Amino acid sequence: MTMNSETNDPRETAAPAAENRPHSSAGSAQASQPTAPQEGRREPAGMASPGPHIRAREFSVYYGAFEAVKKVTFDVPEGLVTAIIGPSGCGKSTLLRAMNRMNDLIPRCTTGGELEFDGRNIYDPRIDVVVLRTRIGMVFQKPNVFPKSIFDNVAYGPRLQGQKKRRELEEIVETSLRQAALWDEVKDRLEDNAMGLSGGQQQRLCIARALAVRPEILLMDEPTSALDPKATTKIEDLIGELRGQYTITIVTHNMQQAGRVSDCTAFLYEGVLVEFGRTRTMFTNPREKQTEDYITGRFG
Ligand SMILES: Nc1ncnc2c1ncn2[C@@H]1O[C@H](COP(=O)(O)OP(=O)(O)OP(=O)(O)O)[C@@H](O)[C@H]1O
Repeated sequence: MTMNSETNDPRETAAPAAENRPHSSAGSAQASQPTAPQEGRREPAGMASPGPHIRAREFSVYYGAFEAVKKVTFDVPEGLVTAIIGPSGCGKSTLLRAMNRMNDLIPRCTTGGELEFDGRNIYDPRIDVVVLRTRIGMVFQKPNVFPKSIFDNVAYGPRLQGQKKRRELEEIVETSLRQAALWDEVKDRLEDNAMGLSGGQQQRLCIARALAVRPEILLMDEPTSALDPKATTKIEDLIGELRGQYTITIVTHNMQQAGRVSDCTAFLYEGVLVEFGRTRTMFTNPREKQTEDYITGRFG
C-alpha cells in the first residue's frame, strides 16, 4: 500500500503525451464525473518531459512524537499542476506547508528524510527561508488580503525586496493582476481598499500578490473552498493559464477539481502516500484499491 521507490518511479510523474489540441479551460460543467480529468490538455512548451522541481524521499513531518506525514517519496514535476488529495486529517496541508517551510512556525514540528527544491535540501539550515518563500509562494484557503489598497497589496512583496521606483512597481502590479485575471475588474480602482473586493476577487488578488515576487512554485491550500462555484471556476481557469509558467501544487478536497486542474495527483491516507501518478491514469485506473475507494466516494 505504501509507495515504494519502485512504484513511485519519478518517470511515472512525467507529463501525459502532448496532444495537438488547444488548451480548454478548466472548471467547465462538463467535468462532472470524479473520474473525468480534463481532456484536451496541451503540454506547456518544452514541458514534454519535465524534471522534478520538488523531490521528496522518505520525507516525514512530525508534530512532537506524532508522524503526520510518513516517509513519502515522490517528485513534483516542473511546470505542471500536482494535486494532493485525501480525507480530512491525512496530512495534505502539512505536506504542502513543508514545501516552503511554513511548518517552521509551529512549535515541536520537525521533519525527517529529504525534501529538495531544485536539488537543494529545503531543510538545510543554511537556506534563507525568506528567499525560499519568495521562490515558493503560497495561497491559503481564505484570502488573506491586507487592509491596504489593491495596488499596495500587490506591490507589497516587490517593495520588501527593495523595489522603490513607482514606474517599475506599476508595471509589476499590472502584469501580476493580468496574470491573476483580475486586471480588467480593478484597473480603474487600484487605490481602493482591497477589503472591498468580493471573496473570489480577493483570492485572485492573493494570487497576484504571490506572483508579484516572481516565484517558481505556487502552493495552493484549498484555494477555492471558501468561494462560490462561479469564483471557483475563475480560479480553476486561472490555474490552467498559469500552468506551464509555474509549478503548481494544490491541496483540494474536491475530486472533480483535482480531475479538472491537475496533471499529477498524490493520494495521502493517514500520512502515507498511497499512490502518486498521472491524474488521468489514477482517476481512471488506480493502482490501489484504497485510491479507487476514495476517488469513487466510498470513504472520506
Ligand atoms: N499544529 C499542529 N499540531 C499538532 N498536530 C497537528 C497540527 N496541525 C495538524 N496536526 C495533525 O496532523 C494531521 C494532519 O493534519 P493536516 O492539517 O495536515 O491534514 P489535512 O489532510 O490537511 O486535513 P484537512 O483536509 O482537514 O485540512 C492531523 O492529525 C492533525 O490533527
